[in-house]
Amino acid sequence: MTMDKINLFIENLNKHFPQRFSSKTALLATISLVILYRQTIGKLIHPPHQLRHIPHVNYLKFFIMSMVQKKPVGVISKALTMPLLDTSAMYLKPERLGWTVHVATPEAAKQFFLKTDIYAKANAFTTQKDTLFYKFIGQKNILFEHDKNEWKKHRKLINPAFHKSKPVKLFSVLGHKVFKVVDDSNGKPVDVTSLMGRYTLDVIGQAGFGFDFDAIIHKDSDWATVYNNIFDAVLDPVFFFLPFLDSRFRWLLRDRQKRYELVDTFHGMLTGVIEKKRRILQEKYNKKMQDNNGASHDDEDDGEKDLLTLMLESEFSEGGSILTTEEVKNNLTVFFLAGHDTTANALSFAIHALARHPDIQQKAREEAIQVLGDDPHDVLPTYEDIRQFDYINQVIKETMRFHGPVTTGMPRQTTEDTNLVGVHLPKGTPIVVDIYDLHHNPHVWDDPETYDPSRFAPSGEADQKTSAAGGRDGGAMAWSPFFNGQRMCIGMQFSLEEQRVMLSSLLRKYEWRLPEDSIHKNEAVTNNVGVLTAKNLDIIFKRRY
Ligand code: HEM
Repeated sequence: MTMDKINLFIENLNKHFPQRFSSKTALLATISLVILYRQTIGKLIHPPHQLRHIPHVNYLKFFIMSMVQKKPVGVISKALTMPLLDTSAMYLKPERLGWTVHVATPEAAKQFFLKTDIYAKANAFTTQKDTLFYKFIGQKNILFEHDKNEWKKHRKLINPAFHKSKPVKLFSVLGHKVFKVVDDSNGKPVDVTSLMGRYTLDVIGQAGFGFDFDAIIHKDSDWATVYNNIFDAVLDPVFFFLPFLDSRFRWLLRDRQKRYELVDTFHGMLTGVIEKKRRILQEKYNKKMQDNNGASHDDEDDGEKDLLTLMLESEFSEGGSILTTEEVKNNLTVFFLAGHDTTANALSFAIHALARHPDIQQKAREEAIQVLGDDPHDVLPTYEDIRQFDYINQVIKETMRFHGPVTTGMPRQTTEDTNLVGVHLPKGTPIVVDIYDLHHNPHVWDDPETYDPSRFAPSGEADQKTSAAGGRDGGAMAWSPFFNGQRMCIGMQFSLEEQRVMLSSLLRKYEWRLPEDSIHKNEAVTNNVGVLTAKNLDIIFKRRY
């Protein structure tokens, strides 16, 4: 506000309230208003001074497009953020922690991924202790842990479990339940977002801790309903962005209170399973030690054991309890949050892309048939089978470039003043890698809005970009749907194998297309908060045998 405007404002005040206010009072009132504006709305819509050298999105346009019009991520990106990347490797956008740096080039992403001491996980969620999110996930777990030594403890125990886990048989067996649902549709549209969500929920229940949610066939099964009610409430954007509603106003919100009770029910079930498994494994371990000094091994294939069993066995071989039951429970909950919806949407987007590109669908089908055979009955793809896929892997990778389910990951905060590819960032700056923009940045990818799996063919665009000879610095980071570096997704192989099994099985058994009136006909219509999702993605399947 300029001095002229302030003077004019004071004159007007004097005209309207000549006896009540002196000029001095009016001036004080005005200054107070300016300060109030700066502290509230101004703070909200303008980035802080120390970050103003970084281009930023227009707050009001962003607010209207994302919150009022609920435009898909891709539309917001094209309109507001891509233009900023013409001149910069990063930009500012408002997030839960306030104005946040969004990194969108491989060079800058590389620094972010590798310098974890400088770009450290923010202590963002665990400070709001009374939120549903916090209650569900708990403080001590591998995903949210910001203390490096604590995180290492979790990762050390969980890493070997994911390394051994290869439940390809389980993926296939549950895939046959998906076939049943598709067959029962008799050519009517099937909501694949829902179906893939139920598939990956059953997978993570069984592969995580040997629990059957029975969600594929019975979408309203008791435990699927409990879980889905919690999941929807935990990620509800209103409570996500306004966490004080949970902590201060829950007493007014009966439905919210019920969701808190459901979390107790779910946690009770998980704790019961963990304690029972610990007991059984302890007895087995003791017996083994007694029988033959631990020389025997059990007959069960490690790859098909659930993650909980593998984690607890690891503890025994390390000589005792490493994580408390509470910590193990928190990590199992994280596997749900991080592994269920993400893989479900990766699969749904692949099915959508193949429906929009019948030629690519056919080429992928030919590979599935070549590896799995074309006999007119269902088969169970094996680990050896899925290792042979080449084109199907390209489809999966391109889908995850085009529609990576995780669009930014969790926020980090700089732990010291630093310089990121020539841009000064003061200590405490909130920062994320914007995976969506990195994957759609025309300065990184050729014609990024074209869906083309052959980018990932040997010596294709992706290989060239990452090659030591011609590639740019950080080229390997250009494709980062699972992030990179130390805190890269621990479930990446698990998810890729799950996707290979499901896609190849579907390709071998069905041809599919979008209904004529599909809202997703020209492009997938997605949300703009949380895991990237295309709601109500109906697909019409036709059996091949
Ligand atoms: C398409 C599927 C998936 C995608 C796109 C994905 C993506 C990611 C990303 C981007 C991160 C890094 C988050 C951050 O640090 O900000 C991450 C971390 C993680 N993911 Fe995944 N994920 C997927 C599947 C899975 C699955 C299936 C599981 C487990 C069953 C899983 C478990 C985890 C865990 C535990 C972490 C934390 C790792 C750590 O901080 O050490 N994810 N994931």
